Amino acid sequence: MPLINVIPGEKIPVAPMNLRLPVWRVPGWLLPLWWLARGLVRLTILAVRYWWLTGPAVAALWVYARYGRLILAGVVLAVTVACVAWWRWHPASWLRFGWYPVVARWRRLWVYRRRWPSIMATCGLATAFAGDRYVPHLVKVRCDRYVDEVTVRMLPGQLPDDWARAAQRLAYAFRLRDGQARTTDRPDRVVLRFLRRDPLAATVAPLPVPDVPDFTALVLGVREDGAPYRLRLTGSHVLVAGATNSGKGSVLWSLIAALAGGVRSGLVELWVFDPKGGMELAAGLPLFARFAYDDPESMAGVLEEAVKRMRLRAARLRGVARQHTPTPDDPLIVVVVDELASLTAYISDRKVKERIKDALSLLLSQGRAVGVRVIAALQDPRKDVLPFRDLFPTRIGLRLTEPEQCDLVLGDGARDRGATCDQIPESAAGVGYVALDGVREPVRVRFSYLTDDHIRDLGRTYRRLCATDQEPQEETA
Ligand SMILES: Nc1ncnc2c1ncn2[C@@H]1O[C@H](COP(=O)(O)OP(=O)(O)OP(=O)(O)O)[C@@H](O)[C@H]1O
Repeated sequence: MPLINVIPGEKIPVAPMNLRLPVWRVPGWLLPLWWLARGLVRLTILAVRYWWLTGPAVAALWVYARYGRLILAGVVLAVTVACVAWWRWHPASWLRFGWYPVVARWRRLWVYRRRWPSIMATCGLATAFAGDRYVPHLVKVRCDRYVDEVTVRMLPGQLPDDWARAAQRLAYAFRLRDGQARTTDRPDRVVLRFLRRDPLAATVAPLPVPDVPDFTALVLGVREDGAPYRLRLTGSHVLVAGATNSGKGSVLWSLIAALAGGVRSGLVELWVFDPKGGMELAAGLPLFARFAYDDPESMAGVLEEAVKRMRLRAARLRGVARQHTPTPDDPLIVVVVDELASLTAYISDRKVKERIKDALSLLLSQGRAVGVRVIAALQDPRKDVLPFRDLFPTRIGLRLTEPEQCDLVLGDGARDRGATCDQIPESAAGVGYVALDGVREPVRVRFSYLTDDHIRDLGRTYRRLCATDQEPQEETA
């Protein structure tokens, strides 16, 4: 029954020439003829499949035969000049419709097609059935400046997760840097994204500060595809985890800078906790409504004050609105904590520790609807110092020291889906993966980097100006 038990993949013949005992007696002279005919058919199929190579080659041969080599050189020159003119006139359309499609076809043939069956087999993505071997079908390749996107039709029995687990191995097999697998809207397909060049290699300069922050899309850096990375703060708390010098400070400062316009107009109040003695964040003092550092007891007090504000607001909004809308009279309260573990784990006074934990849990579990957001940075993402992870809908993993930490921070299976935070090099400070609740694949991002001068400048330009303003309070012992 030939239409049943058909595997929709590419069938690999067991041997290139599969000679079976002839049923009829075939005269010997007919065999070469048969091979010749079969070879011709295969050549024709190849010529049609690779028309973009054979077409110009045949046209060039025809011009050469008909008009000679001078005319051929003239035609080649004219085509080259036309391409250069297109590129100079409109580079974006030239790259999109002219250059990248050619690169994609070439890479499909030379990089992927050539070694496809062997790499699929060695990476464990081929299968065997009824004595035949099958490899997944390579559907198409798309290229841009940095990335190759390879669309593949999976074999029956495969899941996108199988491809996500193999993506890194595939990338190295094709001699590329980094690989990720993404689902598509078709359940039989998966898209592999291989990095040719790192678009995030260069430091991202401070971004323009909007006068009115868009809380649904705060621009904090650049994504791998070159687009700006926009963080949705509406309805979300943000957790940032990273080893020492991984650039946690640059994430916090990028966020503070994106909110600075709102600080000046009174739309945003920053309540900042710097338990490491105020070294990291003190430079932005003029922007902060509260600044607490060093002494755990005073930090517990400020956190409890935030809880009180949250409760009063919740009581006021009950029955009036389901979501808080920030105004200068009723601003968005953004609680920024550098080194969360210093508040939740490393405090020796158990009573104060419990007070801090209780206040943080309340802010995290009840603050979202009433306009209180928590942005917390963390160096050591072990479970015992991270009891609140699931209360942070947005999680950012910068460079981490161990593979297991990727899943601890970003959620189970994040590393398999491509968030290889442990492989971010030390030279790439400020590069990380962002996991969003409800979004399957993590996004790789480089956050903007603000120097001390930029931060001082930010403080001078966007210091709090609203009528109810008081000088920032320093909470000390
Ligand atoms: N986004 C960035 N782009 C380029 N370089 C960066 C970026 N962020 C940080 N760096 C570099 O890395 C260094 C350490 O950054 P940062 O202090 O923000 O790290 P951290 O994770 O907060 O460190 P710690 O855990 O010690 O507080 C900076 O001095 C800077 O040179």
